Amino acid sequence: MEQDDRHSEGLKEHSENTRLSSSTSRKEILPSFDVELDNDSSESMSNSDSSESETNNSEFINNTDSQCSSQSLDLPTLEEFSSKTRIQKDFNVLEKLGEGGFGAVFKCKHKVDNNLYALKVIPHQSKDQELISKEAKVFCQFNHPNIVRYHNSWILTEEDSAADEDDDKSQEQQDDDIQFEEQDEESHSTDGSQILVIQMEFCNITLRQRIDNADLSKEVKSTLLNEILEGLGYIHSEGVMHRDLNPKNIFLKNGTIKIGDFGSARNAVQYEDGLCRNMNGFKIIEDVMTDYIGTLPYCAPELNSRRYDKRVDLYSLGFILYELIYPFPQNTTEQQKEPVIKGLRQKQIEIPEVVQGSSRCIILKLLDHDPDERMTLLDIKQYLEKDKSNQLECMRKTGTQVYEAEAGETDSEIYRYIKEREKSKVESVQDIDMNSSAIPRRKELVQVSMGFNRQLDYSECMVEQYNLQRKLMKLQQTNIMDIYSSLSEEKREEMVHNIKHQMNNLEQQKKVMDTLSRKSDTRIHFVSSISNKKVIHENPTEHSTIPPNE
Ligand SMILES: Nc1ncnc2c1ncn2[C@@H]1O[C@H](COP(=O)(O)OP(=O)(O)OP(=O)(O)O)[C@@H](O)[C@H]1O
Repeated sequence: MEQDDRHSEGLKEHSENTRLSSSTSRKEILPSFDVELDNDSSESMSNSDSSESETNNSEFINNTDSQCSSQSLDLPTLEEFSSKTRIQKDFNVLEKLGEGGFGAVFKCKHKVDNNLYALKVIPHQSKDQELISKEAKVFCQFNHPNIVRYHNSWILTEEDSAADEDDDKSQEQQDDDIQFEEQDEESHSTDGSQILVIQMEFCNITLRQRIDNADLSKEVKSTLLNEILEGLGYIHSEGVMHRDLNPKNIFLKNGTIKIGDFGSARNAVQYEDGLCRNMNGFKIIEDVMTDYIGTLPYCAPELNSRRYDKRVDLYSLGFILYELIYPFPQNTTEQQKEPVIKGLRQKQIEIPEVVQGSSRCIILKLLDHDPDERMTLLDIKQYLEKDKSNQLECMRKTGTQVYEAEAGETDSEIYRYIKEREKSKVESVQDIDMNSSAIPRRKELVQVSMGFNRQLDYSECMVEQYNLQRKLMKLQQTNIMDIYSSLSEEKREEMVHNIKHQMNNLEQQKKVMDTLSRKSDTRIHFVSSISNKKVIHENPTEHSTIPPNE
């Protein structure tokens, strides 16, 4: 219910969306853009000169408040759509989710399987079946967890409706026939209009709503990004470019990313000669390349020229990534956003200082005006992987930062900490509990923190364990009383248990550490022993020796 409300909220926002659509329908849909585009369209649309693109970009930015209007489309209302016999037969139409540049979407419940579906209704004032069903044709070829699931599509023709209506009318209703048919003629006028219905998976929320309404953790952001990369990688691998990738066309269902809205998507494979051809590799799909399409500010600058390819989606991804990682604070006005967006769309990108690290590098590379300079999806994945392993390497080199950061904490707290940091890698205690003792031991924790289940060789483990042990003991020596007294009863219990546990292993550890300490000429200190919840600081001297195991 809450999700539905949020959806409706999103729909309100949606009407403020600024969208550029195909050249053929642009006039009907976006009259406000015609002035801008007509001024320079004939030249700039055929010219890929980057300075020109830049000029146009600035103009687009100035027009980000322009509103999209779908008034010229003959879109059915909730009542009209639910009264279609063909729809009634299978669905309960629950809600009109919204209208876009090309059609309307209804939330429906299937009468047989009881599942929720989104039915997209795309009217067309044309008899060109090919044109009408382009979206469905692209959409139906996909099968991926991060793509909105396509289920079915069909065309409602005037004849279908009329026939359906005839079938359904009872004798008593016949008197009203004239009025009913007149109404139908009004909504589906005489020029051969048809309605394509696409039945697809219903998603609860858009990425736009998710970014705007929730303070997302680093882990969630990273998961969302990975899923977007997966979904987009799949679309491209199918030889399709989306061309209108933006947070309103990316949905979430039960927390999983689903890329949707393939109304602008086209088959396009870039060949070595740089030209885009259809899937068979024969015909240059010029109609595709001349379409001007996309949503500001996500559309790539080269969309303003006649030559572009799937890398336009990477530009959009750059913007999405920026918003995902550095969302505008909730009450930011459009006016406040404008200079930031404008800066990001410049040829010499102006990126806010707050954007740092790997995300800065990726965003800058994706927003590059030269598609050849843009990172590919593979580049991004490899970069992120490398970044991660660099961090791990750094962690290892500096002597297990995990422990240092949480110095003095109990094992289970360290374990929680590691789990928090590396949620995506460590699923459960079992994942790190390599000796199946049901207790996350230091050796195992070290392994997890350093290599995520990579089995370290034994001596490596021992050295790490020794280092940690030394650190811990040093800490115990100086802080144990403070730490102990600051803990809750429950935590003290845990601490006692952990130290006892360590002591139980001490005999075995002693041997290793003795060997190692002889090597490094370092002596190991043992300073505290604990019994009956009491910390007794037995020998606070610097050079105490390890007592035998209790
Ligand atoms: N599979 C879906 N599940 C839930 N809601 C959806 C789904 N597909 C679309 N919607 C919602 O339906 C509304 C209309 O979508 P539609 O795709 O027709 O237009 P749009 O994306 O708003 O605009 P345009 O397609 O012109 O960019 C949007 O609010 C969208 O969030």
